Amino acid sequence: MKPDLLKLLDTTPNLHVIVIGEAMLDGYLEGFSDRLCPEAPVPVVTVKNRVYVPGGAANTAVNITSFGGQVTFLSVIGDDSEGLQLKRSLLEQGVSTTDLIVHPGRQTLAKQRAIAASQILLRIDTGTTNAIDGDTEQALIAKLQLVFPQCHAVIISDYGYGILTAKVIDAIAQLQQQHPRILVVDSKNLTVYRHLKVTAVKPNYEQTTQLLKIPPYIPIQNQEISRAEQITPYGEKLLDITGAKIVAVTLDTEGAIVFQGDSPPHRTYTQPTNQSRTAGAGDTYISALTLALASGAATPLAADFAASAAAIVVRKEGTTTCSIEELRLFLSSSSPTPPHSPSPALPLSSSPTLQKNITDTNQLITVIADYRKAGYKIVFTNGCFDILHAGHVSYLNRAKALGDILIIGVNSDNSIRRIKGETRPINSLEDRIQVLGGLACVDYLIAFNEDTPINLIRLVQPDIYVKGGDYTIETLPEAPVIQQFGGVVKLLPFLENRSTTEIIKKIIQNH
Ligand SMILES: Nc1ncnc2c1ncn2[C@@H]1O[C@H](COP(=O)(O)OP(=O)(O)O)[C@@H](O)[C@H]1O
Ligand SMILES: O=P(O)(O)OC[C@@H](O)[C@H]1O[C@@H](OP(=O)(O)O)[C@@H](O)[C@@H](O)[C@@H]1O
Repeated sequence: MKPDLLKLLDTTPNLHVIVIGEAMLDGYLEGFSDRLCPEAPVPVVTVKNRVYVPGGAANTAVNITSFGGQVTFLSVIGDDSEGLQLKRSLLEQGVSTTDLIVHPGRQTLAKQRAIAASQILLRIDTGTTNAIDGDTEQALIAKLQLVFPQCHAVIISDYGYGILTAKVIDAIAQLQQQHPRILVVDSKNLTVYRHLKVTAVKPNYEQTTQLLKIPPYIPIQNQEISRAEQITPYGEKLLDITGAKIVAVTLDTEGAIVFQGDSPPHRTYTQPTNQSRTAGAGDTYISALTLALASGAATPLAADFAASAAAIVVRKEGTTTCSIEELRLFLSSSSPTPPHSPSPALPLSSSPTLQKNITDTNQLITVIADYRKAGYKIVFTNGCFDILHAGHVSYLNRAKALGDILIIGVNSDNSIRRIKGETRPINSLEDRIQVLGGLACVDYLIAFNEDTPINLIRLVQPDIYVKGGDYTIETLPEAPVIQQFGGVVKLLPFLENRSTTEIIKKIIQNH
C-alpha cells in the first residue's frame, strides 16, 4: 500500500487543467513486410490496420482526462481530414474539442508511423510548423483569458510548431500574474518561459543537455556514470536557467531527478523497458505531476506519482495513457515496482531477478527510507535458503503478508560454512540469491557475512522481524534488538518434513 499516493487519486478528479500547445494526430499503420521495394532497397509494408490517436499536446489533454481531471484543450488545427480525424479521436477519448481553433490556412500536424514485425520502419511528419497568424493568436488569447481564472493548473506543451508565440506566452505571463496557478511547462525551448517564474518544467535528458550546453553522455568503457549522476550537479543551474521553482528532468530508462530550491534532489527509479515503443511517456509524466501539484502534494510525492504513471504507460505500445484505475491498482499492489525499485546502476547481471540484490548498505538505507516516507511496513527475515523448498516458499509468502516490503538477509557462503559445516552450502550465494529473487514475494535481498544478522537488523530496523523454526521470543537472540527500536517479532513455524537437510539425506540415500 502506498497511502499518500493513493490519496492523490481522490483529489485529481476535481481539478480543471488547461492544456495549451501543438495538437498532433499520431497514426500507426500496422502491417507486414515480405519484400523490398523494386525502386529502392526499402521494405514494402502492406498495411492491415490503421490506428489514429491524439498526439503531442492532444495526448497530454487525453492523459488529464484519463486521470479523471477536467481539461480545456487549446490548440490550432487545419480544416483537413487529419484535423477531422484528430477531433474524432479526441472526442472518443472524452476530450472536448470546442476550444480547438480550426484555421483553414493551416495543415494539421500528423505523425504517421509505418510498422511491420513490431518495428517502426518509418515516420512521416506532415503539417504546418510555422507560427500562427495574428488573428488566430488573438482568438487563442481570448479563449485563454476566458478559462484561465477558472482553472487549477495550466500545462504548456510546446513542441516548437508555432502555437506558443511570444504574444501567447506574454498573455499567459499576464494571466499568471493576475491569477497565479500551478503552471507547468514542457518545451523544446524552456528559456523563453524564464520570465514566467513557472511552477515546474519537465525537460527530458536531451533537452537538459541542450539547456546546459553540455555534450550528451556517451558511456566509455570502465568510466560508467549514469545520466542521473551527470545531471545531478547541475540542479541549481537548471533552476536558474529556467526560472522554474521545480525542474523535473526525465531520464527515460533511468527514471527522473527532480530539483527544487535548496532541497536535495529527489530521485525516482523505473523498471527499465529497453524495447519501449511508447510515445508520450513524458506527456503522461507531466500530466500526473501537474495534477499532483495542483492537489497540493509536496514535490517528492508529486514526482513519485508522475513516475508511477509513466511506469504504467511504458509497458504499453504507441501513444497511450494511464487510467486512474490502472494507477490505483499499481499503487495498491503490494509488490513494489517503480518509483522505488532499485536503480539500474545496481550490480545487475544478465538475470533480472538479481535486480533485487542490494550489495551496498547505503543503497539499502536509501531504499528503506523512501518506503518509510511513503508509509510502507518493512518486514525482515534472514536465513541460508540453501536448496529452496516448499517450506521456504510458504514461510516467505506468509512473512510478506505481514507487511509491504520483504527484505531478506541471506547468509554468505562463509557464514554458512561456519554455522553448518564445511560441506555446506550446496548452492553458492549467487545462485541462492538468484533463486530467491525469482519469488514474487521477495522485494530485496542483501547478503551478510556475520554469524548473526544483528548488525543488519540494526541497519534495517524492520517494523516486523520474522523468524521461523522452534524459537520462542525468549530464546531468540535478535528479539531484544528489534524491541529496542519498537519493532515486532513474529514467529512462523516451518512446514513439517520440508528441510534442506532432509533433501540432502534423501539424495544420499537414494542416488
Ligand atoms: N524505456 C523506459 N523504461 C522505463 N521507464 C521509462 C522508459 N522511458 C521512459 N520511462 C519513464 O517515463 C518518464 C518520461 O520519459 P522520458 O523519455 O524521459 O520523457 P519524454 O517522453 O518527454 O522524452 C521517465 O522519467 C521514466 O520514468
Ligand atoms: O517533437 P516531434 O518529434 O516533432 O513530435 C512529437 C513526437 O515525437 C511524439 O512525441 C511524443 O511525446 P514525447 O516526446 O515522447 O513525450 C508524443 O507527444 C507523441 O504523441 C508525438 O507524436
